[in-house]
Amino acid sequence: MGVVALVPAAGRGERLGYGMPKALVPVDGVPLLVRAVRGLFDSGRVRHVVIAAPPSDVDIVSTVTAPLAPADGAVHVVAGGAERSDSVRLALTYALREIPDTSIVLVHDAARAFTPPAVVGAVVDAVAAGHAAVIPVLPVADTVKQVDADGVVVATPDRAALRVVQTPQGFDAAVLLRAHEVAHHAGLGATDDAGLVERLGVPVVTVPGHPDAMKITTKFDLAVAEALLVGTRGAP
Ligand SMILES: Nc1ccn([C@@H]2O[C@H](COP(=O)(O)OP(=O)(O)OP(=O)(O)O)[C@@H](O)[C@H]2O)c(=O)n1
Ligand SMILES: C[C@](O)(CO)[C@H](O)COP(=O)(O)O
Repeated sequence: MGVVALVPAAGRGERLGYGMPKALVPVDGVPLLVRAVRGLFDSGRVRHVVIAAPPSDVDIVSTVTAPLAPADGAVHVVAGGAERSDSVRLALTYALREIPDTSIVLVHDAARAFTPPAVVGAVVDAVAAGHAAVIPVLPVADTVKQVDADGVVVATPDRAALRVVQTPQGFDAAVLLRAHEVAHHAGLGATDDAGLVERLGVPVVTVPGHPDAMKITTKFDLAVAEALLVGTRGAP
């Protein structure tokens, strides 16, 4: 059972506004991407990681992440694409071509840098148990409204049936490839890989996520991540 993690990390981080690709933004001196890749390897379930890097940063990303791999694995770096789905497709194509026995594929945002390794393990276990698509989720804490184009409320969904979606998302490799191929040929982009698999009619199952797997999108999120780190090691 070959588990390969794809890490889309080629985003510009415009909402964060740090002046560099978000994956390279340091938290306590360690880039988000390094933290995300370390978490994947720390799960003990991943041997190979394929990073889709900002095209101009492939060399620096390779240098910084190569030492993170275990002795029996490796970090591979490819140039990412214009949209997240392009980056995932490029990394997936590379993995299936270059890494033997790739049967289970995880897709994990570099921006979810603090995901506990136990969440990675739970996703891998569920795919290995026979589920073709697995996503970590959290319950919704707030009331959610559906609104029309004018912002007028049209419905109040039952939040007991709603979940917030995280990564890593885990897939049977052949199913994920088919989902991306179909979407690409149809000209469909999507930021959520499980959404592409849903379009194939393949069931997507859930496992518990974790609050620490939050996606760092804004300055507020970065401040929360920094506070989390201080909480982990104790305030000075
Ligand atoms: N063309 C892209 C766009 C996004 N991503 C990656 O997809 C993940 C989720 O994207 P998001 O958090 O929205 O990151 P950005 O696209 O960088 O954010 P922004 O929209 O603020 O620029 C990130 O790890 C990001 O690097 C990617 O690999 N390739
Ligand atoms: C995959 C994802 O992280 C699940 O929550 C999310 O869909 C990424 O979306 P974004 O628009 O690229 O932030």
